[in-house]
Amino acid sequence: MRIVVEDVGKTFIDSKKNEVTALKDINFSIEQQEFVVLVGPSGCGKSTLLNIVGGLMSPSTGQVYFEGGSGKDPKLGIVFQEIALFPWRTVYQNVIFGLQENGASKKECEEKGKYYIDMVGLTGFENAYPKQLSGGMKQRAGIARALSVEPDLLLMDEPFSALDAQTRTLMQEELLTIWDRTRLSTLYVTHNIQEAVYLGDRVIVLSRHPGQIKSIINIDMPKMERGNEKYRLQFEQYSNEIWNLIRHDAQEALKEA
Ligand SMILES: Nc1ncnc2c1ncn2[C@@H]1O[C@H](COP(=O)(O)OP(=O)(O)OP(=O)(O)O)[C@@H](O)[C@H]1O
Repeated sequence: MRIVVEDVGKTFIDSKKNEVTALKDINFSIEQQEFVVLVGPSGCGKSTLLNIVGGLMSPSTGQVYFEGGSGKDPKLGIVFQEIALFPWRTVYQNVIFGLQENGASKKECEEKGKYYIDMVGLTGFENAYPKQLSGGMKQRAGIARALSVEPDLLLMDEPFSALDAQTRTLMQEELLTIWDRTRLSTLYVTHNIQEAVYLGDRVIVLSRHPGQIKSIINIDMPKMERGNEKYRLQFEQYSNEIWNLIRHDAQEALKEA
């Protein structure tokens, strides 16, 4: 299934009744099994765009559509920065939530619940409650919940930004391994350039005021080998290229903060 974002724009009315053009003329596609990263400075419209692609918000102009599917509504898996687990449900009950909502049988819930809990490394914690888990473990449970519905598109909005640096690095590595096993089409939002270069097949760089596509960069390094010394120089070159595209806007964002 291919996801097409066509001429999307979004205008908000702010508290002073002024029009804010958050997004303008956004055109791109996400191919089957492709991992696309949206990167840009604070306020460039990354989350707004992800919400529009996920159908959580409607665009002011343009459209998002899915090509080549079964004709049924596409299934989406979403992971947010804020770990949105139900505190009164165990890890297992959280992970199977989407499946239950979709009317899956008890047997299917058990099989898929077990499979995806294992995939994110939470086997043994099925009966734990969110408050008993570390930040990284909560986010793993959130990822398993999104994966368990076997989505046509996985949407991730800064999923690791609340984690400490070491946990974040480990989670990035694990996400690559998970992606390699599932090959899900993914749209991933971050403002961390290294994360974008490490994970993305393509990185879409957004500018701000209004949020527009500044550049789309193909990351031409083998996906599972990007941490290798062999690719260090190329990794840095991509990171510098993206930073040079963002730097001016990031400075402007800082002045407004
Ligand atoms: N509900 C809203 N009402 C008014 N303005 C909004 C609303 N939501 C977002 N905006 C504005 O739209 C622009 C884009 O916001 P958005 O949160 O999508 O950016 P972002 O790139 O995800 O930012 P960050 O990296 O800081 O999370 C900003 O200028 C923001 O102030």
